[in-house]
Amino acid sequence: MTALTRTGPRIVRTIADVRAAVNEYRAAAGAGATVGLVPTMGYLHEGHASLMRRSASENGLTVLSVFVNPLQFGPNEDFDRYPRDEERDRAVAAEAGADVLFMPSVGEMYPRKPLTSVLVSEVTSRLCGASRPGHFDGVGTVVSKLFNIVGPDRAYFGMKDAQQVAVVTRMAEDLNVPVEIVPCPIVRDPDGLAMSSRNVYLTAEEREQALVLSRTLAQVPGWLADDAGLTSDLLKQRMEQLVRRMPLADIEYAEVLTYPDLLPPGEAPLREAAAKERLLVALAVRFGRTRLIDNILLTP
Ligand SMILES: Nc1ncnc2c1ncn2[C@@H]1O[C@H](COP(=O)(O)OP(=O)(O)OP(=O)(O)O)[C@@H](O)[C@H]1O
Ligand SMILES: CC(C)(CO)[C@@H](O)C(=O)[O-]
Ligand code: BAL
Repeated sequence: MTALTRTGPRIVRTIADVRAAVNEYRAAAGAGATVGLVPTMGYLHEGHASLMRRSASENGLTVLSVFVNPLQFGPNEDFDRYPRDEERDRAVAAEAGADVLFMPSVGEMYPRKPLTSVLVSEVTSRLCGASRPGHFDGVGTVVSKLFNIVGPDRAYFGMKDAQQVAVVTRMAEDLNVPVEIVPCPIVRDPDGLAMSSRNVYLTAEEREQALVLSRTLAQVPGWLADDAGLTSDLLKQRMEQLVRRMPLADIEYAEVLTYPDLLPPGEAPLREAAAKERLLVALAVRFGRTRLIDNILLTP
């Protein structure tokens, strides 16, 4: 599909057309065919581009989906004002090497109110699952639909949404979906802010103060190294203290959990847990109406 990439991705808006594009590629490529899927909600940035580039380097065909999924937004969340820009998405997708750009309407994805939902338990009980009730039911459902529609060999997800990676990986395993979930590193602006479509909502003052997320997380490995007695509770308190120095910051959570099971690491000093298994240190902070998340994964 390199010829398509040179002129930009093929835009498809229906499930039938994306299936036809994938089938056409598989028929032409034969036994060695590999399809990568990059699910997004659009308003693409370098974080999304890194997922597409990775997919393009590992697969013969890369399908990018752009769909703002109403099922994963709560009633008071930003579904209506979520940034949308099709021209920008086409340009980023072309530059990053996507072959097929699937941009369905809400009616195409949900012609009827779905009576079926894909619910992943336990790993959804904390972090964003706790603060956004129903969010991961919407994610599980739409990602399952995308897997069924595209039939990818690999699917690429950013670790900025670390809980989403844990949820989707477990869902695919539990339901025997024949797809490899590929977690990809967080892409940041030069000053450290994790890239996010929602960063566009921030005022200049909020954006400056939002640097507290990445700056706080960057201190965690040093705190662990310097303080043998640092417990999970103490670490959370330290993070909250730093974030609270920003007058516009409203903390939703400051957490440390095992990864990918997302369980509390216990009361013992964190160094013991960190020596044995991966720990996710995660923050969700609101600046005005904008909710930002960031995390680091500590690996033994
Ligand atoms: N900075 C980033 N680095 C790496 N991957 C990212 C980054 N931002 C988003 N992604 C990944 O891109 C995919 C699509 O995410 P999405 O379209 O929701 O973008 P977003 O920028 O996270 O938007 P939002 O502002 O809604 O959180 C997800 O797998 C997400 O983790
Ligand atoms: C995976 C996803 C595209 C499902 O709507 C969304 O949750 C996102 O953008 O991370
Ligand atoms: N990247 C996560 C999608 C959401 O916030 O709904």
